[in-house]
Amino acid sequence: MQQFLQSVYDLIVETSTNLPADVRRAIRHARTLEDQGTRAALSLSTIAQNIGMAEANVSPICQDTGMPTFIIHCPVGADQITMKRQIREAVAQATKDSKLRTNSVDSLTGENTGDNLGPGTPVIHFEQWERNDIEVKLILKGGGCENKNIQYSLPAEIPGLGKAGRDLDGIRKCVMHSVYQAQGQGCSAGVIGVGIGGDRTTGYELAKHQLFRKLDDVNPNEDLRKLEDYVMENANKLGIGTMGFGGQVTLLGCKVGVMNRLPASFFVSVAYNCWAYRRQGVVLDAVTGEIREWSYERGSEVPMENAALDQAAPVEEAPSPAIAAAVQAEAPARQREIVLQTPISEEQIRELKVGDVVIINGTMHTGRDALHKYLMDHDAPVDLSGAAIYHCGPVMSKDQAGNWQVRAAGPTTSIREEPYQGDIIKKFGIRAVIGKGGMGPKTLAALNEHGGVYLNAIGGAAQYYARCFKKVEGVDFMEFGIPEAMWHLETEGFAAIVTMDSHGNSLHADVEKNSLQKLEQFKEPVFI
Ligand SMILES: O=C(O)C[C@H](O)C(=O)O
Ligand code: SF4
Repeated sequence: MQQFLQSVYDLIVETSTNLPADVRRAIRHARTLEDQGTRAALSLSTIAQNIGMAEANVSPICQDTGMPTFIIHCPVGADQITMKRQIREAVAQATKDSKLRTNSVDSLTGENTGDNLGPGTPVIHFEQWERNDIEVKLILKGGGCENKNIQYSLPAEIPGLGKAGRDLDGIRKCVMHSVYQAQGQGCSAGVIGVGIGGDRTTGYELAKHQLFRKLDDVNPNEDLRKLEDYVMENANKLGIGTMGFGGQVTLLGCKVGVMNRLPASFFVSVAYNCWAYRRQGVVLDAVTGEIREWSYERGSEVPMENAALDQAAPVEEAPSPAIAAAVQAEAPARQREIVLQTPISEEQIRELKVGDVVIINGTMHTGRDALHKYLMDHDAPVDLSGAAIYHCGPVMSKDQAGNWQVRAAGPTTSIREEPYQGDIIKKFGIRAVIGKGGMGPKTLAALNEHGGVYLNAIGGAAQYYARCFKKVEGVDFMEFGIPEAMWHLETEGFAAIVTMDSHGNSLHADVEKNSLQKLEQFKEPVFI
């Protein structure tokens, strides 16, 4: 088993940096379904470009490299203790090499262990089998989409869909609702794994295990096959679309499994995975530990370029005109591209409307959960008047000269900062909040009152955005850990779309309202 550690390391790198072929095909297909020029088409083209960049740079597709979860099948007698130790070593090494973000945080103190090792991380499951080789499968599922997992207990009253009983039709309602409630916050278009039955724990586990299925497989259980097909067809009519911008494609896959339950319980558990659907596996020689084959067709076989579609968005060169063209086609009357240099004035902000594209140059500051909580009752270490604050927990490392470099830096889900954001905007005079998934009424009111704007960046596009950060000007609060620290970044050409403006408009509120209306058309029984 000399090669075991190296093989697991290679698996981690592949999973984090190279999206498998079945997922790439689903995203390619999604691109053909969206009308060119819409925000959804533009987002998918950015996503496609990001996938290509991650592969070429051998760098994380998304900065949130998730909870490393390993499922190992091995022959009777295989040394599980050594395998476990080597998996942990491989995780620590991959973290050191910036292939994984430092993602293991003490739940009580908030301290980051810095190497992805700690109580409960990584997750390692062993299972024996009768074959004489070893299979190691890995999924890297990020926190934003994990937060959109949901568990239903039937019977229930489902918002928009009414009564859901303990039958296939009740299950159908839960699954449709699960897609609706995620909106764009789990970086749609997503893939859902559904677990029917079990207890609360095994139900979720079953749901997550469904995410190891191939996107193009066919469920051998006829009822479940029908349910999967139904959900794929109809959830895509909810109009949530990529990143919750509206559009034809909300779901890339739906996989349902079933297990027995207790007479008193009936759980339907849903594991929501973002488009950055990172799972891969290797079959190893049980004697040497060498990789014999990959469990999923590798991404390199399916390039992400699409000549016809890329033409409409020549992002390689200059993302901004492409975005501008895209928005123009959707809302010709309002299309504008505005370049802003930080610090930004109130006048400049008041000019902006939902749908505008903003290109930010100048200094940008990252800040997420720990910083927002801190700023509520402390001063900021730098002047934030007119500032742009970026909800982002980047992957950072030092180059040979000892300077910090941004390795991956997409947005995080902004709604977590809803309790703080409005107060912080007003207290410090912030003008632009950048993140993904949108924010709520309190923030919208503060944007209106103070003169601020919310900009939605494309979730998961961590390589795409990393290249906009030309230099690290400084960092505060390293004690919060790398993702939570406040990074001051010299920025050039950071493009994002205004989805909440200073006049009370919110694209997120509109899409949520419209999709609830659309959900209501699925109230009538289908499986009886
Ligand atoms: O933690 C992050 O960087 C992002 C997170 O996965 C999210 O989707 O909000
Ligand atoms: S930021 Fe989006 S793409 Fe990345 S892990 Fe979170 S949900 Fe997934």
